[in-house]
Amino acid sequence: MQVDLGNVLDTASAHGVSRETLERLDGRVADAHDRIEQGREDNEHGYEALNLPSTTDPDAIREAVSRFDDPDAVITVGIGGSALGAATLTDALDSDVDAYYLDNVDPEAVDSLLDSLDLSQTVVNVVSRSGTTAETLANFLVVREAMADAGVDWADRTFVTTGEEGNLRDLAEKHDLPLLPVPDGVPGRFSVLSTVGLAAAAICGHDIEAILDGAAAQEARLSDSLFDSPAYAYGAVSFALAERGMLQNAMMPYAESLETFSEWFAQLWAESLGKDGLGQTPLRALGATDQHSQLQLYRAGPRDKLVTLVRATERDDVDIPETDLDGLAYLGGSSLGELLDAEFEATEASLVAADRPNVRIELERVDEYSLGELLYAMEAACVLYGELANVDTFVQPAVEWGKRAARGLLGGGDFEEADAVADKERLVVE
Ligand SMILES: O=P(O)(O)OC[C@H]1O[C@](O)(CO)[C@@H](O)[C@@H]1O
Repeated sequence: MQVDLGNVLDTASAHGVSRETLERLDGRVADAHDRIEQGREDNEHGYEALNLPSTTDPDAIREAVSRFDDPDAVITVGIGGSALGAATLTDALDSDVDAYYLDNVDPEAVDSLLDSLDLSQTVVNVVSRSGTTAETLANFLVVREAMADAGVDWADRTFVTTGEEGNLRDLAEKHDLPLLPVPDGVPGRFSVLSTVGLAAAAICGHDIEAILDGAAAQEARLSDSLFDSPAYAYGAVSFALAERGMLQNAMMPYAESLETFSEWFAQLWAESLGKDGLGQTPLRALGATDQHSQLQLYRAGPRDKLVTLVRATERDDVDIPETDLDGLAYLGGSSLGELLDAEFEATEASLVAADRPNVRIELERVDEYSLGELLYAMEAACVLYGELANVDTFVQPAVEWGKRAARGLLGGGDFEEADAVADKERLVVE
């Protein structure tokens, strides 16, 4: 994996940063690295996530899922970091096992999925670090009833990944379900390289050891200089550009297999860095598709965006047949991969031509090792950015207000937030 910062330099883009700026910032990166390493050494909450390449036990994960022999499908019931990491992995990699995610409480979507599956051949993976998340528990109860209605013994087809205590752990212990622990000091958005992200990948037959090896490779690159660590290079440049007004970051992979990765990145970046009025808003984009959509805004809208372009340098390809169609002959004899690469490079150059800074991240190919590299590097980049921005990276207090309001509306307790909902201002136009 490599990170190319060329297009964020002021020699490329008038709104970029100078090498001198990066060299000055490198001193702060060294201090941040020392803080991060101390946090890792002391297994401090959050920093512990950066130890997962060595603390995650792939054998324990395989053991926990070993009873589920050759399922047709696996449904992960979880939300946020309890689903997005696993989804990033299983959506990026081919498998004979279909992986589905119930990470929302849209009744039509839940009903449609459950109706479509043979639940006797489906494994259910219920994931919640807290064990109290309403959406996850509600969906689990619905799935459990659907299995009962289908004559399936749900306890035979279900395993649980959860924290040290809570409703889910109680349920698993009551019904003697396979139980995987969520590592205590790892927030959900940083948990992909733990039981939370890897169990579904293991059920789908993916090489979870290779994922951890790739992550370990990026762990080994963490250093006291952004010029020696792809992860820190990305985190430092994202921070430096945000300080200069680039308060949005469009994550734009040129691979359909990485579309869910952008969603995972959005939670990691937003929930970690959106604190004290600060942060950099992650935008989900996809190349080449969004060249015919959001690129107009990225090139000609407000000068408030960093664009992050990600591609694999190796991929399976598809030839474009020769054609005598007027104006299209130039495509014939080429390939879709060559077209995708040309569009990737053209988009980079078009952004620079409009003085819009952009970073290139290149993986060798979209496989387990490279995914491990990318995921670990983005986590480390996020932790570094949080140190430089001096925010509390590993908490998310702002999400709690809405949870209390929703719970109050459903009669789950007496919460003043629910009263505020009743007092909504109205100006209805029909
Ligand atoms: O794993 P849990 O505890 O169900 O939490 C799910 C998600 O909800 C959040 O806690 C936010 O509400 C995320 O940080 C987390 O990934």
